[in-house]
Amino acid sequence: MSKYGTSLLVPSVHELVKQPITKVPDQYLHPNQDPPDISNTTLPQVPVIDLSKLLSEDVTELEKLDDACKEWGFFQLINHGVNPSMVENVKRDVQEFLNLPMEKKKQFWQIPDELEGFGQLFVVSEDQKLEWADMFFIHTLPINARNLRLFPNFPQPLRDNIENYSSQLKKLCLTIIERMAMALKIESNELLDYVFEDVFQTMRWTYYPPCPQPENVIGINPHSDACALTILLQANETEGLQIKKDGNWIPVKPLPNAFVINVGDILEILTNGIYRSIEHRATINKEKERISVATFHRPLMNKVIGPTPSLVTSERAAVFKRIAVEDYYKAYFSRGLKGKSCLDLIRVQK
Ligand SMILES: O=C(O)CCC(=O)C(=O)O
Ligand SMILES: [Fe+2]
Repeated sequence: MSKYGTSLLVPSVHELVKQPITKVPDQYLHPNQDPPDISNTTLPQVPVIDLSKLLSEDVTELEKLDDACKEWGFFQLINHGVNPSMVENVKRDVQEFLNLPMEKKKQFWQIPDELEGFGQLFVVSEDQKLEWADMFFIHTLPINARNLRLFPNFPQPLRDNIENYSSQLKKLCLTIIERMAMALKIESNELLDYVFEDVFQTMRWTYYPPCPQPENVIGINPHSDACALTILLQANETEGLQIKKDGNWIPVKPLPNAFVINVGDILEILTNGIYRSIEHRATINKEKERISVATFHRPLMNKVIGPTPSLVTSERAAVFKRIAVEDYYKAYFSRGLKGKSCLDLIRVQK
């Protein structure tokens, strides 16, 4: 397995909030954040796409998908076909895992130079401001990419449920990408076979503790995802995800039994900038914890990606240069999370 990044080890925020705190430690203070847009009560909401309609070749729904990927880079997916009781089990088991006593969690903590495990990602310097969250990061597919220090040591129900969830989400990801190719009027092979003959899947389970000064901390810094497609499951009731749309931060209100899906940088590259990855962030609640389960899908590291030929035309020149997935990830993980700036590194200068 190639190594594509490291992150400095940091203490647990979950442990920090076990003692009552009135003042946030300096290292977690992020003053001067853009507040969300609350000026307008009729804020547009992330589009809702019905997968069962897409699968029955509903043309209007396909246009909605196309529009969502162009204008929003985000949508909620309903009637997605993933077994609801299995999803409930994943929510329950992940919550339990993130709430294990520290003594147990230590066994799953990051070790130097490894991204997988409990901790934070994108910590690239000792004096950098930290996020108000503990996350657990793990490679889930292909099976030979699983970390033998972590995966086999999961409590048994979690291991079985994640195994099942991971394979169902891979299938769902391929179905969505196939429908995106239809919406783009290109051969599905252009996105699927070439890039996705073997998907690399990772998961990030994040525990966002409450904070007495939520406006001065951040759960995840503004970023776009490096991968091709993210499938996000909100594991409890607390909201916190916000996406940047036309310069405003818009809160996403997850629907019950829906997934929040977003386009990542790699899909933006492959579609020659037609489908867009969108900047998003996670905010913190004053009283309530929040838990999310993000599943990322990308091509294998040795693939070279670039705008797919049929989307490069005389009217629309290539917007991005070609790059090996591995080089993109190395750049992404070494820069710290900074909006969409990593894509600019490979943008063709006009
Ligand atoms: O927790 C969330 O809602 C967002 C997580 C996220 O953006 C990520 O893991 O990339
Ligand atoms: Fe993200």
